[in-house]
Amino acid sequence: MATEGRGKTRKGAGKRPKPGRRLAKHAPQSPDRSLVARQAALSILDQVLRRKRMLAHLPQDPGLTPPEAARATRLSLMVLRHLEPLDAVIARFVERKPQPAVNALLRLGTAELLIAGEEPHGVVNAMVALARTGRRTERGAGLVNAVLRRVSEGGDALWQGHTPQRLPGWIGGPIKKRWGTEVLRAIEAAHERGAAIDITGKAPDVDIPNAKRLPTGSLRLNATGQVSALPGFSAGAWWVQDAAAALPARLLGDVAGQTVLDMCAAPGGKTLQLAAAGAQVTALDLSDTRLDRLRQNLVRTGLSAEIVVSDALDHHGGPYEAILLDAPCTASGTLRRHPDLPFVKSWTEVEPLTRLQMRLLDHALRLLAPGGKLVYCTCSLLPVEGEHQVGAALKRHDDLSIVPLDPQTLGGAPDWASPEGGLRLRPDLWPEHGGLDGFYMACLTRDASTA
Ligand SMILES: C[S@@+](CC[C@H](N)C(=O)[O-])C[C@H]1O[C@@H](n2cnc3c(N)ncnc32)[C@H](O)[C@@H]1O
Repeated sequence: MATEGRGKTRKGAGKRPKPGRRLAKHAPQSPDRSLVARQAALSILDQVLRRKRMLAHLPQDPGLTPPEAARATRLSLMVLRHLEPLDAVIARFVERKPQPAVNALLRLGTAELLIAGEEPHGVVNAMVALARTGRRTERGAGLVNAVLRRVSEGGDALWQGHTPQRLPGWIGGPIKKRWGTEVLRAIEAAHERGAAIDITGKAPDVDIPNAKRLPTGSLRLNATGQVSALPGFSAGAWWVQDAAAALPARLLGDVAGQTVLDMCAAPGGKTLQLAAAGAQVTALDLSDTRLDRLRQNLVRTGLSAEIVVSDALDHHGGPYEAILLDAPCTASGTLRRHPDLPFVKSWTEVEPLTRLQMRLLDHALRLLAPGGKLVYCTCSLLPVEGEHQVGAALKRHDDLSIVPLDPQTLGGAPDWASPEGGLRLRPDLWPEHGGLDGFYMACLTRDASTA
């Protein structure tokens, strides 16, 4: 294992390039727009890895154009999604682990060379130019030049057969315990592949050119680009929602005319589904800021819902004919889209979250009309946030039962069925369609005779 230090190339890696071949010779003068997105990507990586901040919570950099901001995000996510395999390549060419700021340049450059397949000359020049502009990296410019040249010479062979980024133990451990090592590795490989953009239509027959219709009804876009520029967005005909996240609302069945509480509603994809299905929705959430996204989407889609800003545990409305509890969770099912999450969150969050999930589930049952349906779901891969919560709730409440679900009636696959009657979705399942986020969902009902 490489040790911390200023960094030194392995024998040969730092050979002085022949005069005239020095790739960084014509390094552009700062400020240079071609370096701006890369500099911003390095800053995002620093915020995530050192300051433990989620990318989604970082403020927009006002100095970036929208395409530059999009590129910075794309580059930083590419590095985070492959951090360990990138470090393994770099370790072949250095004697000691370089200091963090230099290492960040090497990670970004290696990712651009081996994963994005960028033109080597441009990548090496850019990284060396960036190294020269930084106080902490200035002295590492030669190392950056030498290592990245070696990486570009090594090409695809350096990347073939690499081991995908491993999950941290607090996520990987429970997965291995429940489904075994093979499934754990398959999930890690699915995380590496990333995720397409899925769309839910206000009407079931909504269409977008070049989008694929999934058997569950969602549309899947494999192209990248500005989603809001696609036909139907401004008219409010659809919204972005992972195919897995689009299922819980459907488990409530026909909700037209029913009073439905969306108990942890923001930013509101499921509220929009319920409202589009004709329910009288109360959309409640603790976060007014997150509810703003829902307010905007309601205006855009012309749908309506009553919005309540409150702690769900303090809400005493109802009784409701149906309740959707999309409980706060580790979000460990969304790593395909959020590879920054394992570097920011930790096992310390699991216990408080599972306690809150249990309290929210019990409170939801108090607000549910007898005979009503309650869907409990979390975008988590941890059984303690899914199967275990539902199993424990069934033990705590005599009048509660599970409505067994057949995934095939939803367009899903038989292996989504969980033994207790819920649905367990994992990123490694449904490979023929490109996978889906990790999610757990179950439909519960209270005995109609209990008043
Ligand atoms: C998984 S997200 C919900 C996603 C949402 N259902 C959707 O489809 O867009 C969980 C939400 O729970 C909210 N939350 C957390 N604790 C809460 C509480 N005690 N009461 C109400 N909402 C809470 C968070 O603000 C967050 O918006």
